[in-house]
Amino acid sequence: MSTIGQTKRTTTAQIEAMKGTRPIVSLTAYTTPIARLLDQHCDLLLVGDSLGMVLYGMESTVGVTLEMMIAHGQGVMRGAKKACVIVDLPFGSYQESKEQAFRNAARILKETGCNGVKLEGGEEMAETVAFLTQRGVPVFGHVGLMPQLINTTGGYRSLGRSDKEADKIRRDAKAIAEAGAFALVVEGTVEPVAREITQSIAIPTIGIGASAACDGQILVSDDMLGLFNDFKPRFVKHFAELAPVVSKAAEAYAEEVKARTFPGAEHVFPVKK
Ligand SMILES: Nc1nc(=O)c2c([nH]1)NC[C@@H]1CN(c3ccc(C(=O)N[C@@H](CCC(=O)O)C(=O)O)cc3)CN21
Ligand SMILES: CC(C)C(=O)C(=O)O
Ligand SMILES: [Mg+2]
Repeated sequence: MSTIGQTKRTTTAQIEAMKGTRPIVSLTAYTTPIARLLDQHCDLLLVGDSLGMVLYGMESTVGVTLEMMIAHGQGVMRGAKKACVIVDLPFGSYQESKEQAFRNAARILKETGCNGVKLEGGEEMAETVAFLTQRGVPVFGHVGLMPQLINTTGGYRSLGRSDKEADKIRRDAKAIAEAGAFALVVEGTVEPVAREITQSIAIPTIGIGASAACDGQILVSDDMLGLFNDFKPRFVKHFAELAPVVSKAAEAYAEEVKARTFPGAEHVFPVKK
């Protein structure tokens, strides 16, 4: 499937069908202008709950609300016209019951117009994934390192080195795939486990810190743009260094305001038209 000259938005079914064709390109997007730029180059845009840390300075993703996700989902949908857009279900909006998950996923679909939702979890969430997919909600799974579990896991640590950890991730991936998810994020997982999962499940794996063996890749856009520098996990590569660009622009602006060289004559409304 070519994305050049594409007029219709990519569907979750098309993302699913890309397994075995070419690597799936995905990034996070939280706002209209960034979504507009990334839309040209991505198969899928994720409105990730990482926005709590990246945009709002929260210490984890646990405090992110459904209202925040819907507002940013609406912004991204206004900017992206071709990419498949998926919105993260935030912590507390789906874990209580499959009914709660459906109610909140339906709100996201109705209020943003996006293609589907993502939720974190393995075997314990399989029933919920089946409930949603059977009722018209495309689900993007997320296994391995699950940031919403920070309060029980104690930190963001890569997984899959011990047989016990590897077995757990393999069982989680299988359960979510068999429950009907259209694709699966595999986060912070060692390469042999990510490769095995990719080869054994029918849906595409989208890796973040899970090696090139996955069917696609995702990164937080602010990370790969060099704009978010509070921490830099090993899996992050800066494809640009925007932080110094922004800083230098602010510095130049401050100098010109203080020197009264900005605004110049060309920025001032003329008295006579
Ligand atoms: N900006 C941003 N980028 C992300 O990738 C991201 C977020 N925010 N917020 C939600 C979660 C949190 N994530 C994180 C955060 C930190 C590490 C980290 O510091 N990892 C260390 C240790 C890994 C290990 O144990 O081997 C690393 O060096 O990568 C990993 C994932 C991924 N997600
Ligand atoms: C890193 C991706 C997979 C995510 O869940 C997020 O940005 O919230
Ligand atoms: Mg997330």
